[in-house]
Amino acid sequence: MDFRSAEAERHYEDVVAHASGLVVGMDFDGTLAPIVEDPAAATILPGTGDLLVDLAESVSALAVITGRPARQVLALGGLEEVGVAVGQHGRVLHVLGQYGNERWSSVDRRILSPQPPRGLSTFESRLPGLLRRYDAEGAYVEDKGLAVGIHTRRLDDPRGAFDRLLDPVRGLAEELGLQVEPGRLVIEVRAPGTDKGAAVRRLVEQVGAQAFCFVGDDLGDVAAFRAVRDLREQGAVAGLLVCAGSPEERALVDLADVVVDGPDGVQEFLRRLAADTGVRAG
Ligand SMILES: O=P(O)(O)OC[C@H]1O[C@H](O[C@H]2O[C@H](CO)[C@@H](O)[C@H](O)[C@H]2O)[C@H](O)[C@@H](O)[C@@H]1O
Repeated sequence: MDFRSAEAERHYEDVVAHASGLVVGMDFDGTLAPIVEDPAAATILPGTGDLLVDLAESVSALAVITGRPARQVLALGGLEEVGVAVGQHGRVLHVLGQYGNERWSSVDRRILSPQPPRGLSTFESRLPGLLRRYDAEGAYVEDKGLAVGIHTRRLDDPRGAFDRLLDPVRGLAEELGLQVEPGRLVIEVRAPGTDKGAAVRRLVEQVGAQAFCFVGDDLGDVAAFRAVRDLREQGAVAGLLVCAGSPEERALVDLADVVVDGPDGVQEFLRRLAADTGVRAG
């Protein structure tokens, strides 16, 4: 666990000092779940669910804030069960799916989701032709209901295919009023108007958070990092930014207070946070 500066250590102490008003927000893929080739085969790292339940005892709330559909992340993370156990501590687990477009909580236990954006079905019908033109026919297309993910991880040259596709996919998406969200060898096309930063801000307001710790690994988490950093600079919350580092993605490293080694390092961080906030609560 690498604290990037003495100031970062002070931010950690500050969120621990505000444990009773602390919300811990976490990304899923690459943070709670190791990256695998097949998106449908991702699962939360064994042991992480129990750590979340332990941590819930001494903080205000937990949130999984993800690009995944809420229903899918509930299943892949075993999060319904985690939510029940978190509820037994009198705390709440929030799941904000599709970059904040979908909401679930362990209190009301139903998913609130908008209609798919206009333009998405036209995008999907024109996508096979675009993939053929840019020599990426074998890309895996993930239909997320409100969005589409174009995955290049399983192609022969994943990074090359990603780079070839990014501009033309963005061009078509923008023509149809949609937004592009680049990720780890995936280009997502979704509704504009929200991102993980907006999701963090809404949650801070909704639960009256005094502190917010966000743990993420990827480009889609930059907006959440910026939201927490800005709220901290305004004095609205104590804040801590934790990067689940990987050789594949470095976008968050320079923004982070703490860098850990992927989902294993996230477990180590959550264990330490549970211990330090538990001491304070006890
Ligand atoms: O916001 P996140 O929880 O990080 O979700 C972002 C996207 O993650 C998924 O794709 C990534 O993980 C896959 C499984 O490990 C991997 O195969 C892929 O290369 C990664 O980009 C997911 O499939 C997307 O729907 C999420 O939006």
